[in-house]
Amino acid sequence: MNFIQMLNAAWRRTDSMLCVGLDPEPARFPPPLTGRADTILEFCRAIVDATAPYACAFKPQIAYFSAYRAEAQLEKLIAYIHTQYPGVPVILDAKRGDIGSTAALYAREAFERYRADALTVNPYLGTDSIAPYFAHPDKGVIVLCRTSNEGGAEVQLQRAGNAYIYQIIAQRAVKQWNANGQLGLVMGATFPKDIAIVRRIAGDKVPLLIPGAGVQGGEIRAAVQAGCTRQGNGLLINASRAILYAGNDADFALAAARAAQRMRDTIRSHI
Ligand SMILES: O=c1ccn([C@@H]2O[C@H](COP(=O)(O)O)[C@@H](O)[C@H]2O)c(=O)[nH]1
Repeated sequence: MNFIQMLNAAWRRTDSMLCVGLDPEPARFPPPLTGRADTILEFCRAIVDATAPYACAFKPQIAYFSAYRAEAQLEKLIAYIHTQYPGVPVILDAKRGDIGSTAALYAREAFERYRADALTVNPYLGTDSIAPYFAHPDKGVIVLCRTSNEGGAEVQLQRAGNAYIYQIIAQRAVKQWNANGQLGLVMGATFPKDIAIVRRIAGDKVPLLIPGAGVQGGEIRAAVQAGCTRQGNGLLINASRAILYAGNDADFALAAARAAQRMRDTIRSHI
């Protein structure tokens, strides 16, 4: 089963378009977890177990592991999700982008070392820099298109002919890079009008990963109405801090579960 088939099955099975972001920050962990070995893994496993009933996917951000020399814990975490929650896609958020020879190793790192089902990539270096990820036919390649941060506009809203750069990325990704049906696009929840434009460019088969709901202020209602497909799915609406740190004491996992359930229900209510 390839990434897109896995994601479609997960949407159907869970009736959820919530993607739980795994951005562990040890300084924010509740007291029962502080100072223990493998504390990042323990925290993330507790969050995964608590939120799995409400999530269609998980998205670990690699910097939150590598900055703490916790790459081995990231490997174990992804293996844990695959074992305990088979069929739930894991998207490694690493936003890789480099020349082809180096990109080939980034692809091996994501798909062979970490066993991620999909990877976020940066298209700034063009087609030959993106090709090595698409060479893994079962894996998803989720291309940055219109990011959730304000500063993204400095590049993504430059005009080139009749279109903005982010629209050209979407067009090229759909027409040229997606020969094998592996593509997803990152579209910030903070810019719902642009989500609607990209949904029209991409059609209903390309999933949109939507970060920026929750702490960054993106509105779930607007994102769902702009990006939902005619089949009533097509989105991975990500929330990280709003779920991970919904509580800050021994009940943190329960608080995370409640936050995830609320978000899943809010997403559902706007389809
Ligand atoms: O445009 C983008 C692309 C990726 N991200 C990542 O998503 C999460 C958002 O975290 P929150 O706590 O829900 O704000 C984080 O891992 C970012 O690196 C993004 O925010 N925007």
